[in-house]
Amino acid sequence: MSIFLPISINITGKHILIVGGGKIAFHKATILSLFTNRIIVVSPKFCSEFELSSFKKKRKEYESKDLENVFLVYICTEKESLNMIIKVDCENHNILTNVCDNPSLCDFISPAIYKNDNVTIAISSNAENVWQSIIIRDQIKFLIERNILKIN
Ligand SMILES: C[C@@]1(CC(=O)O)C2=NC(=C\c3[nH]c(c(CCC(=O)O)c3CC(=O)O)Cc3[nH]c(c(CC(=O)O)c3CCC(=O)O)/C=C3\N/C(=C\2)[C@@H](CCC(=O)O)[C@]3(C)CC(=O)O)/[C@H]1CCC(=O)O
Ligand SMILES: NC(=O)c1ccc[n+]([C@@H]2O[C@H](COP(=O)([O-])OP(=O)(O)OC[C@H]3O[C@@H](n4cnc5c(N)ncnc54)[C@H](O)[C@@H]3O)[C@@H](O)[C@H]2O)c1
Repeated sequence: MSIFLPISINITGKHILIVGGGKIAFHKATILSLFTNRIIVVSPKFCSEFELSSFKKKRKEYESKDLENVFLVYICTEKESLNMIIKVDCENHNILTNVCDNPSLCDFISPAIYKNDNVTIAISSNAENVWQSIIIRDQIKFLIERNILKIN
């Protein structure tokens, strides 16, 4: 089992690349947009949510030159072998990656997040049980929104 350390990483001024334009990529972009607008999405096809969004889209297949000047990469294509190729490319460029179809290949994973101004609550199951993370986050959100759990 991999072990994931919860840290808050400084992304000021840094670019984040998402490879893939499907529903999972859109979800990752939406969460990221709570924190930064320096998001670039590369994919030959985009789902309707992306088409309607203002995310910066590059309509093409992934190439390793897309990694230039990128700090983090979310690898979100539906092709397992391509995801692996991109992962190795990133490793060669010393770039940390999230590989959406394979937790054991992830350098970092995305927790379930509740964000309110400068307060961020992030729940992780160490990549073992996504639903557990979502259910805990939703209970915390419920308590905060009803002012039962006070965060301010
Ligand atoms: C919390 C959240 C954060 C986020 O993504 O931002 C997140 N997944 C979310 C949603 C979600 N994920 C899945 C479903 C569909 C379930 C279904 O349909 O049954 C839904 C529900 C939905 O989409 O609504 C399935 C799934 N997830 C992973 C795999 C691959 C695998 O396990 O092999 C598969 C199976 C794919 C397949 O087999 O097809 C992997 C990961 N998902 C993680 C995080 C990381 C672990 C976090 C932890 O430590 O707990 C990790 C390891 C890597 C990562 O992605 O970073 C986000 C909450 C959204 C919110 O905010 O509400
Ligand atoms: N991490 C998670 O939370 C989670 C949750 C559910 C599913 N998944 C996994 O995520 C993967 C993607 O799911 P999806 O529903 O978004 O799939 P999808 O098929 O809707 O999207 C895949 C995207 O990858 C793009 N793509 C294909 N080849 C490409 C290339 N050469 N360069 C760039 N982009 C390319 C496609 O055009 C498409 O936009 C699945 O493999 C699934 O197992 C992860």
